[in-house]
Amino acid sequence: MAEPILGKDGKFYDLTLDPDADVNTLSFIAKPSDNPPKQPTINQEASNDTTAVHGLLERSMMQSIHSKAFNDTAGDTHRKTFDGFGLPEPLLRALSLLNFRWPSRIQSRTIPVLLGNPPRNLLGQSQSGTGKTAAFVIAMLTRIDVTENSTQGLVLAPTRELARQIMGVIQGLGQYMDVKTQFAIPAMYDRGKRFEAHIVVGAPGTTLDCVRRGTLDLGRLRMLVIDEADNMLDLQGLGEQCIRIKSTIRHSPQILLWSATFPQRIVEFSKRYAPDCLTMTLEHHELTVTGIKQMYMDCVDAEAKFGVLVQLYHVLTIGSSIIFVHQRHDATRIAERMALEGHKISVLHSALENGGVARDKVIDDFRSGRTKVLITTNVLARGIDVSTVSMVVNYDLPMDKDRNIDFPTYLHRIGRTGRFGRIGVSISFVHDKTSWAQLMEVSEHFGVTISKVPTDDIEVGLHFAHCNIFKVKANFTGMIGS
Ligand SMILES: Nc1ncnc2c1ncn2[C@@H]1O[C@H](COP(=O)(O)OP(=O)(O)OP(=O)(O)O)[C@@H](O)[C@H]1O
Repeated sequence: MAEPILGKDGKFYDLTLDPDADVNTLSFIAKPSDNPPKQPTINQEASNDTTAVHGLLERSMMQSIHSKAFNDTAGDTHRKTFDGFGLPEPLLRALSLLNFRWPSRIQSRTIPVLLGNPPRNLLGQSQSGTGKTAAFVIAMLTRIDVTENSTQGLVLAPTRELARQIMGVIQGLGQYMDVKTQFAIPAMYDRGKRFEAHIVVGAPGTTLDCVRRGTLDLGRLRMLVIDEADNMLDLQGLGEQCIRIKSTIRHSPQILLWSATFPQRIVEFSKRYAPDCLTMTLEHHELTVTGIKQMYMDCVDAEAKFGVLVQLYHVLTIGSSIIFVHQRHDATRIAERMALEGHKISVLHSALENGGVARDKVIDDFRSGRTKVLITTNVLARGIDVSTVSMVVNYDLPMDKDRNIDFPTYLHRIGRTGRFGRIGVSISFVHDKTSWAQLMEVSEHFGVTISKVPTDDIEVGLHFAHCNIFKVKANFTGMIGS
């Protein structure tokens, strides 16, 4: 059961999912709580502020949604606040400053386990946007000794954007500690210089290069984290690099592998990479985030997808949106055509000129809201956390190398919206029998309904898509304290 939440009237309510609601609509029933907390979780002034109440509702919604979605082999040690974990005071201060009041379920379950002695390896899985990054960053910051001048924490991530984002979390949570951090990603480190940081965040290739050159010494490493581990250990190149990095370490640091998806074949390999690891995994049907309303649009043919995107543009800019395509040149071409229609879309893919600098600018502009619609490839499918993203468009469905639908990537892509209990919409374009059948496979695979936005009357369809979202919010506002 989720934490009781405070209504506008100052009373506490328990929220449960409404079993009679349409499956496509998130609807909750609020009952006066039988077990209200002794201390109000927000003060009275804040409780009258609808933003604060919405924040609580969203958090509570996330907890309701995820409360059952966990297959935990490590015991059920649910903690109410971060205070109970025995974290260092500077870290608690940073959590408070960042307004991290309650740990998410994955955080509650993993942080105590990760801080136990002797250190245990872990394979941790939870739905997209549920706070896995903070879970491992909190554990890493607690484990390192800042009085010791050595690299004690290493985080490996598959993309530059994700590495930069993780570094932001480390620096945010470590802001009251004397922790030194450094990147091992292209154009973000000095090739000939020795690393002196306590924590290094790197791309596998660059990190391996630094270790081989002797500039990065992992001899005192305490914790190795592989984020998006199923992707990292699966891809030929990255997988091999991760293995090589580990093989250069003579001792046994604590190894943590994280992802929202862990296909079975990767689980087996992962367990060899992180021996005797505790596993916290999800079942198939638990993988989707209920706050993301999944929809599709039926386009007459492949070319018609562009026209539909043009009509969709004004909805894409209500919040922020990410459009996914299969190929880099399609991203560029679509953005250019949209510009001719008078619509601004920024492009991010791995072949952008000027390498990292251009990519950094695109993602930073998008994060800050200076740009609102971004077209990209799978390079941004995983991990990227921009809370304002309210819509994800699968212009092309994600395919694996055998041209079959790529289920994990579908899940990661749509997970760029609906972060940490927020609500979002994903729209997948289908344009022929094959793409239709593939989307049905997705629906069956994850056990979700993907409903149709009519393209014959697109305005009605979009209204429907967005109204459903607003309806959820309206339901909340109406229920609480009414
Ligand atoms: N305890 C917390 N309280 C409030 N916000 C939190 C808390 N933990 C994490 N968040 C926020 O939730 C968002 C999602 O977190 P994060 O990016 O770590 O999710 P994730 O599980 O790693 O997702 P993905 O699987 O997509 O990589 C971030 O904006 C983060 O700041």
